[in-house]
Amino acid sequence: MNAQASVAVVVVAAGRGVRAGPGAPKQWRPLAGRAVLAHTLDAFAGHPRCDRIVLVLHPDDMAMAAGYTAREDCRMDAVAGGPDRAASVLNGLEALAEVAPDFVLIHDAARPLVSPGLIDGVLAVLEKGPAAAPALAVTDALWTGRDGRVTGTRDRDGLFRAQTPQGFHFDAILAAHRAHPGGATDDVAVARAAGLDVTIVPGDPDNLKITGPADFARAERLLRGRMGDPITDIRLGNGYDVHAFTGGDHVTLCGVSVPHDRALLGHSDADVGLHAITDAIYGALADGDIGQHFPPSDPRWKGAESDIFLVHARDRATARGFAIGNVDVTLVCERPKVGPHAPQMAARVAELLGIAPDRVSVKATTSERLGFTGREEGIAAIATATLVAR
Ligand SMILES: Nc1ccn([C@@H]2O[C@H](COP(=O)(O)OP(=O)(O)OP(=O)(O)O)[C@@H](O)[C@H]2O)c(=O)n1
Ligand SMILES: C[C@](O)(CO)[C@H](O)COP(=O)(O)O
Repeated sequence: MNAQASVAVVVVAAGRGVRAGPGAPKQWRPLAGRAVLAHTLDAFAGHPRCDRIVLVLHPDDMAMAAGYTAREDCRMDAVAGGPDRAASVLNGLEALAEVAPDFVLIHDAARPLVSPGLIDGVLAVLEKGPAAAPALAVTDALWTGRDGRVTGTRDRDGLFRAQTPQGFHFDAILAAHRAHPGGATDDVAVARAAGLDVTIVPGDPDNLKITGPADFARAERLLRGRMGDPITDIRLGNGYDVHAFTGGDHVTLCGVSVPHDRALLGHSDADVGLHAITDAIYGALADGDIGQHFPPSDPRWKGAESDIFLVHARDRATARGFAIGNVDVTLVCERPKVGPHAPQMAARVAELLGIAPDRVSVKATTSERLGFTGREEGIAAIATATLVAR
């Protein structure tokens, strides 16, 4: 083949993105202000070697095709996909059968960070051989596990994490897909089943496949960095809570038991400080509030330690790709005196959140004997939390 070989691209975007969680399928969700799919298509349409693109969409999404295919920099056609990735790829290849380009690159719509250099690397190998695909050598230790426990180890030597675009001589991969029984995870598996020799090209760690909910924040950070946009995704939330006094001999504030001549009344342990911090984190995530996640009507939370609410909010932030930047809580009461216990409270909150103690501030104020806190009818707490995309 010479340098003028024609190149077509099949972008598969017909999946439903179940692992990405509720909402629109991942290729349609926003990333740095545009759909994931728009970034992916731009990467190929803007590459000087790509002559045409076939976009494979779910049959239910075909009405959206026009918004993406009508462009001047590259010819693009849309076709409907099949029930699994391999079936979608085959539909894309069949749409190119008449054109029969020399090379075809097959790429996941869910990998919007594919770089021109990676495309170049795959194409360079296709000048010499029938198939090339990017991959990263496994560098972490590998374990097997069950029920949260390690059950064994595996040798990582010779193992790779496969990426796309996977590139092929078009006639060879079309024949291979037509002959394959179906169900292959990727096109390298199809090519190898047909006896094609596949060369490994160095992959790109940034060329992640958006798969779970946390991948959006990571992809957005990488994309914005690449666009020279210094804005980090920082979320700010606030939380406010009040609990009334009742008879008793201690109160629990920010996870610390403080002797007092009253107790706080509540369905759980009535830790007004942890409740406010928990709500601040939910607020930063735009993820409802403590009452939605732990309804007071649910007997499971009767007398519960509020630690579990805070840990739940922390885990929701982590799952969405955010680290907790800092929290600041102010307890409003005349008594008990909070100051002597504040360092211990901050240490406990930091421990529960898994962050450094200097990222947690616990303060207190009186309300100058005004209002319900001034009359010692209860304690109020107000909290702020920041979340930073990782
Ligand atoms: N029937 C299918 C299934 C997947 N894909 C595409 O194949 C790529 C990689 O697949 P994956 O990450 O598994 O996507 P989904 O199938 O959408 O995800 P999930 O398995 O979480 O539902 C995605 O761009 C996806 O749109 C496709 O075109 N047709
Ligand atoms: C093709 C692929 O992107 C290679 O890593 C991947 O196999 C497709 O997605 P899945 O997560 O295996 O369904």
